[in-house]
Amino acid sequence: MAKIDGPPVMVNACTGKMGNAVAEAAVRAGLQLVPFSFTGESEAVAIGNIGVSGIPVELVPPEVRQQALEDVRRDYPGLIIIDYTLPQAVNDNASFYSRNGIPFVMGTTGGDRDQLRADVEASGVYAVIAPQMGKQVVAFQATMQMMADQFPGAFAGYKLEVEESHQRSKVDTSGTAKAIVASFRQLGIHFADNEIQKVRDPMAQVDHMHVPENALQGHAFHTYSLRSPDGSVGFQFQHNVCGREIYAEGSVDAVLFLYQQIQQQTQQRLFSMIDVLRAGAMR
Ligand SMILES: NC(=O)C1=CN([C@@H]2O[C@H](COP(=O)(O)OP(=O)(O)OC[C@H]3O[C@@H](n4cnc5c(N)ncnc54)[C@H](OP(=O)(O)O)[C@@H]3O)[C@@H](O)[C@H]2O)C=CC1
Ligand SMILES: O=C(O)C1=N[C@H](C(=O)O)C[C@H](O)C1
Repeated sequence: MAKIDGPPVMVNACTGKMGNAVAEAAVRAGLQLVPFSFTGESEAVAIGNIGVSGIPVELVPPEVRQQALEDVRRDYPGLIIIDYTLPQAVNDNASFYSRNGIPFVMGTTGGDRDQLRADVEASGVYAVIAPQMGKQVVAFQATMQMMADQFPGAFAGYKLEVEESHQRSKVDTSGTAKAIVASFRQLGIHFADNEIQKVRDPMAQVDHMHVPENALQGHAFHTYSLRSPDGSVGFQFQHNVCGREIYAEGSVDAVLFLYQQIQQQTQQRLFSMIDVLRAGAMR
């Protein structure tokens, strides 16, 4: 694959399902993959390195990440980090990248999102933060946000039910579902994030959500059902994704977008994927 005009990319954590998928997508796109990756407490560290598209990537445990980042920054000037770790790491990792002045794309969900944005904004580092990187799902998310901005309260009194099904290993409630629910609240519906129904049982996923068996290890099936107070009017919105490719490709788009913003030294430094989509920067 020919190299393209883009930054070196460090992916944390290549040991994870999304990290691995996005590192492969970065290599496919012709970006230089930094051969180091932060990881958590995993036993994989004992192995030393893992292969991503034939590239040996050295695993870096948390206790040596500062020194490792300094070495990486020296050897890969202009690098951008992509973070797909876990909700318990998201705030600390973002603060760490910000403190070190390294621009980043944060795909990891959960944690304290207001704190996350406030910390990054205060640091002045360039970043894209989004719970959803898939182009078409981002377009749906943006559409719901525009409807809410244009017609606040239009669904007042309606009842909402939200079901989201993901692979059993997913620890948190979908960040995408929470973002969509925020628009429904603006549309007048009383609904708390903890009312979102998480489906993690494979039997229910196949029987009730109609997830193909070969997607049990990687899927995101979301259904939002609305009903009017007297039950006479119903709406249903659904987005069903099998696999992880659309998020991996979207993450590469986010990196290339951020690279452009850095080169142009834009005043705005913190972006969402809706900003990336609006800029026409998603392939
Ligand atoms: N924005 C988007 O479009 C999408 C977002 N996601 C989000 O991405 C995140 C990851 O999902 P997924 O890949 O399925 O999860 P996985 O459990 O497969 O991977 C998570 C990885 O994070 C590593 N990790 C944990 N703590 C740290 C830390 N402190 N520093 C560095 N690495 C760490 C783990 O390594 P170890 O085992 O060593 O702890 C593990 O390899 C989730 O928040 C998910 O919601 C997923 C898909 C799309
Ligand atoms: O963990 C996942 O898999 C996904 N997480 C994101 C979320 O929490 O919304 C995006 C997508 O649903 C896949």
